[in-house]
Amino acid sequence: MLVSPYLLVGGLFVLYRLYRVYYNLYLHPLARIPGPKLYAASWLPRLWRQHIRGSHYKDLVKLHDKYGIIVRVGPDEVSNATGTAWDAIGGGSVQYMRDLNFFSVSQLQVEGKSFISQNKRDHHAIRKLLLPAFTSKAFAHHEDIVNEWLKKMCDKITQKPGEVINYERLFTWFAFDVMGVLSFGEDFGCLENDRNHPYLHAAEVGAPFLSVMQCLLRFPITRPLYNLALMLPWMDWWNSLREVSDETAVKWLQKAEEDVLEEDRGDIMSTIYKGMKDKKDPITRMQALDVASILVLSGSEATPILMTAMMWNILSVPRVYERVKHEIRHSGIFKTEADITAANSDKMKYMDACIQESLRTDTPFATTIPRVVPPGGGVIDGFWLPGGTTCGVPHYTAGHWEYNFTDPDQFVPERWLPDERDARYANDKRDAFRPFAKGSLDCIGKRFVYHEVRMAFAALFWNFDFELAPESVHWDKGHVAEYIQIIRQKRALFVKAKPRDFTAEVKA
Ligand code: HEM
Repeated sequence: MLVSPYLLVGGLFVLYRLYRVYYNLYLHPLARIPGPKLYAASWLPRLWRQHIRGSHYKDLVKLHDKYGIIVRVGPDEVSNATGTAWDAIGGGSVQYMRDLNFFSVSQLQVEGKSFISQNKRDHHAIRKLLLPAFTSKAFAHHEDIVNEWLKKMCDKITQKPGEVINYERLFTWFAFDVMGVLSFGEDFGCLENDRNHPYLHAAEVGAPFLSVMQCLLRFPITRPLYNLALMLPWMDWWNSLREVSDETAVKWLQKAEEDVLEEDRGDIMSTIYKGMKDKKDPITRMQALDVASILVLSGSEATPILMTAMMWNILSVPRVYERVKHEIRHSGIFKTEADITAANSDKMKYMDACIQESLRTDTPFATTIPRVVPPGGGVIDGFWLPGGTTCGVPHYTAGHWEYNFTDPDQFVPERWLPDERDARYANDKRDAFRPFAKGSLDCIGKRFVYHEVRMAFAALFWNFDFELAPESVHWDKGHVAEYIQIIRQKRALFVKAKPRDFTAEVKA
């Protein structure tokens, strides 16, 4: 009897898959790493939990609780959750570069000088070029811009005394407009016009599909579908993201080439342009556009997520709200509103603790931003991992695992303040939580984020008294709040503000 060739091929494929499952479970070099058998056998269960159910970030806390400091979460992937893991991944002598399976969907180029280059020298070249734009000194130069947009945000609130306003939109528009001016010297006009810029709209509609695209890229068999998927109508949004940032950057470059820009504008594109004009080792136009694309996306996503969560956290805990108001209004750091400068804002220790604790409770990147063990292998927390293993510390897990933090679900800014923390928080493993990563691939914008958020909250709490609107009292609960594939979804936060009563304070 002749066997149908289809049946034969199908049978061989099934046999091969069964062998792969057996190999993954018992013969793979990661077979010794503890973890659920289902995750070790195949990528599918974990991709299902992460990209379809949106619950992998929470599963990881339970998995680390059960298996310890390292967990095998895929045939070739481990999850880490300690400060020492950060040291190995980000601070060791060997560089763990980014996992391209994760970043290929970003439309950034991989070859040559790029933030996602696998070549350490190429990555370093682009980082070195941009560093001067992100020092504290550079921020001092930029604080007028932040102040101008803060004023616009405060004016918006003043125009609607006692009315319920969606602060998530306000913060998104503020951060995005500021990023536009800092990067390109161009106001995107969201706060001014009370509406989304097309880029923001594209990012918000397109981003949820990113996760699906990452699944397609994960397997050789589904990889060809990626380019087909990019052609689907709903991917237009995602594709247009890159077009909008490219357009803005090209416009800037055109002006620079026609010599119609003012000298020393101090925007980040000026720094990039210097790199393009470097005589010895210039960056290409494509590389410059890549950087511009990263900047716009970074400015529009994580910072407003942090600011919204921080507002909710502060307003939800009366003790914290009073402390924040006291530090801003009565501690002597600011005597008048004009004192709200970057340098003075740096002195707010309690505010910094609120930022750090909000990053911990509501970290914008909830899952791992994965790295790859370099060729030759590496050791993390005493476990040898073969080269090519995907690894990393998931931000949410690092901050919510009880092994690292006592009362992980409670908002306790004092745990970050050595002089004020209760003894129960003394043994928190604070170095396990690195919301901006660690080492030479860490967030280049982190100083900028701290400065911007400190100044924004100082200005807001200097000028207004706030109250959560009833519909946002349980803002932290519900499907949208708890469904996270990679980065938290932005969600509306409704708050009422009334202007601060200076006269009553003087009388009191
Ligand atoms: C709350 C806000 C933010 C958070 C939580 C955040 C977090 C991070 C993290 C975790 C990484 C490291 C990724 C990795 O491990 O591979 C990163 C990288 C990066 N971030 Fe941020 N970020 C924020 C805001 C910003 C802003 C405002 C900018 C730009 C102004 C920015 C620009 C970048 C860039 C360019 C990189 C790549 C750095 C490199 O590869 O050398 N980020 N960010």
